[in-house]
Amino acid sequence: MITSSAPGKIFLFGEHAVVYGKTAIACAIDLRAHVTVEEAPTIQMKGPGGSIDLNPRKHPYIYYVVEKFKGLTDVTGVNIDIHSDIPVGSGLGSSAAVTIATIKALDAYYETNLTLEDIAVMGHQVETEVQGRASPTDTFVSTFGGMVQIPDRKKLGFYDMLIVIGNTGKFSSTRKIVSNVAALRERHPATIGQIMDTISTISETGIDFIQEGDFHTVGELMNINQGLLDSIGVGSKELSELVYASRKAGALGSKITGAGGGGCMIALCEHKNLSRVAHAIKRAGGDSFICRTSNAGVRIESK
Ligand SMILES: Nc1ncnc2c1ncn2[C@@H]1O[C@H](COP(=O)(O)OP(=O)(O)OP(=O)(O)O)[C@@H](O)[C@H]1O
Ligand SMILES: C[C@@](O)(CCO)CC(=O)[O-]
Ligand SMILES: [Mg+2]
Repeated sequence: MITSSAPGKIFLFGEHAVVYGKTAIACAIDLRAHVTVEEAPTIQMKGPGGSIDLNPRKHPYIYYVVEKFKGLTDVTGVNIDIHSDIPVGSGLGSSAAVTIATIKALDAYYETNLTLEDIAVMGHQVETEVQGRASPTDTFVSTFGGMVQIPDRKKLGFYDMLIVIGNTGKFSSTRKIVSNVAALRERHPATIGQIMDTISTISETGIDFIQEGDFHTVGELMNINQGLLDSIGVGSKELSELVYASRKAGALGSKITGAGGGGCMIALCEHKNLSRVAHAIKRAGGDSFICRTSNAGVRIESK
């Protein structure tokens, strides 16, 4: 029996723009997906009512991972059991964490000796196959941990940041929202193109302020990024309510994280304001929890 784990992520800057090759900054967080694999007669997934054979409609990410392994080795029967702390469909990279942790667990199980780079590349291919369009952000950060710059696929190191996550509780499908943005971009190529370029500039400027530890300016840039995310139609009334409540309670900056449409927002906080911001988000109708950025990428937990 082998157990692996991989982290979820937040976007400090640059979601959606990154789908078009623009710069984004993402960080791993201390919420993780855990995957346990063990020998079984067929390739199957553990569920609440027992194990069922792997089904591409029910488990698309795992299905494509297994297809990739079929191209690498003789895939024998295996039972795959997922336990994740990461809320699903809320912008925290649950799909990538599950994908990357499964690749790592199967790599150890089938002894395929994949490098971290191989794992990140395979994870990105899987997300692209399932979602139609995916940037390498979620899979790269889930593999390497810490803070990363995309599309350069550069690990920028680790910066300890305190974040309150506010969850609207509304499920959002990354695939659907990414395709809505693509349609908007087709109708208004010049306008949306300039918005994407400005988001890229925010990310590039933001890197310097993060590295200087100037989190007040980082927060200000997050607020500007939020306005631009709203302008491309990925906001919602619920998300805005949580964003404004967190700012009023003293957050340094707040914005959607991930695809938007529902799902989560993040508020960058100083220690003294953490619980005030978390309470304000709850009063505004969201679920909230405090997390930290994390330097831990994918890893084997036990063998
Ligand atoms: N614990 C889990 N067990 C099985 N599948 C999961 C689990 N968590 C996530 N997934 C898979 O990931 C899908 C959600 O992925 P999606 O990309 O839409 O949202 P996300 O990854 O949570 O957010 P984002 O990509 O915006 O950061 C689920 O429908 C499911 O297929
Ligand atoms: C919306 C998006 O930029 C982030 C989803 O977490 C899509 C992607 O990068 O694949
Ligand atoms: Mg995802």
